[in-house]
Amino acid sequence: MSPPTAAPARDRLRIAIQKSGRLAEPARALLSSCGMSWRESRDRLFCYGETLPVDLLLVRDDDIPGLIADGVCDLGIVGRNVLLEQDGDRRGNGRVPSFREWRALGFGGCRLALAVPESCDWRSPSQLAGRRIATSYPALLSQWLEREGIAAEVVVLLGSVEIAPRLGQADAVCDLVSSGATLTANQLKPVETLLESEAVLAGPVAPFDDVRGELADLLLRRLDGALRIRHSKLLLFQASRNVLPDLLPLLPDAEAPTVMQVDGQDSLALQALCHGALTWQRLEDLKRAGARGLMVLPVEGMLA
Ligand SMILES: Nc1ncnc2c1ncn2[C@@H]1O[C@H](COP(=O)(O)OP(=O)(O)OP(=O)(O)O)[C@@H](O)[C@H]1O
Ligand SMILES: O=P(O)(O)OC[C@H]1O[C@H](OP(=O)(O)OP(=O)(O)O)[C@H](O)[C@@H]1O
Ligand SMILES: [Mg+2]
Repeated sequence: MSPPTAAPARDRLRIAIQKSGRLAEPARALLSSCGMSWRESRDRLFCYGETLPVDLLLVRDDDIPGLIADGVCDLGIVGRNVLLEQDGDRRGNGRVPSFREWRALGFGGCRLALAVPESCDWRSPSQLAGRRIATSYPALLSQWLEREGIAAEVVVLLGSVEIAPRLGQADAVCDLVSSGATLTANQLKPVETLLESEAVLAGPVAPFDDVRGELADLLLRRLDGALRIRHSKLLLFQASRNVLPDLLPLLPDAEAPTVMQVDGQDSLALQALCHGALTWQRLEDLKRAGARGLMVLPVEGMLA
């Protein structure tokens, strides 16, 4: 066999995202909002970046940490639950950490929870000693059991974990929960939260030492801007100077408003970037406190 060839120099950034599933669309939408567009390959597995030298690889979410560890992809968007499970698994096998969370992305929220049958009189984790717990997250569960000082048997299942107690395969389960509907449908109740999860941008532990570093910095700057304004709105209104002390407390989530004088001494035009929800109720409260001509505008982009 010929000696292994040196990895070719990379002048494009490659990001792995989920091909289909819960994180696929929001991940793509977030990257699009950072000014990227792509040309898709015929097999829909690779997307060539057109506006920036940033390509996408469309894969199963479970493969994303490994692709980063092997240097096949530079970055990835994956649930924190998957990233930390694989990190725990690798550490357990004596391997050095090769990927980490770079940014929390604010979607794909869920939690990894321990659940027991509804009939169980739950008082403390010590009740799990000597019991069997079914999970698809053996590394995270084992870490938690170790922290709690509990010796329990971990039964690994790749799916349909919640059915295990009814089949007599386990006494408890440890799985992802978001609405809680799956637990309820299986007569289970959540009793402990092991991890709060959401989609994250994952990358290598060490920074890039070539042109990919500049591309990654550019991406992070745009991501931070996009995440900051995700729920933000620009609020415009007019008010008399004397009602300002009543109005400003109604805008606790606003950055320092811009205040402009419109006529004479009294009438002001205000502009405030609000990061919380601008509900009808809030607008009505502002109007009652003296705001006039209230207008809410979407924010398309922001660069600090
Ligand atoms: N209710 C939920 N159940 C499971 N995962 C959720 C939920 N809500 C959010 N997530 C997040 O979405 C991620 C992807 O979930 P999905 O069900 O699409 O994965 P999958 O079936 O393993 O997909 P793939 O085919 O890529 O392997 C999860 O790892 C988790 O971070
Ligand atoms: O709290 P809930 O809103 O009910 O969501 C939790 C369920 O969703 C996920 O399963 P999924 O639907 O992805 O099926 P799978 O595990 O069989 O892939 C997860 O494994 C739980 O079973
Ligand atoms: Mg998967």
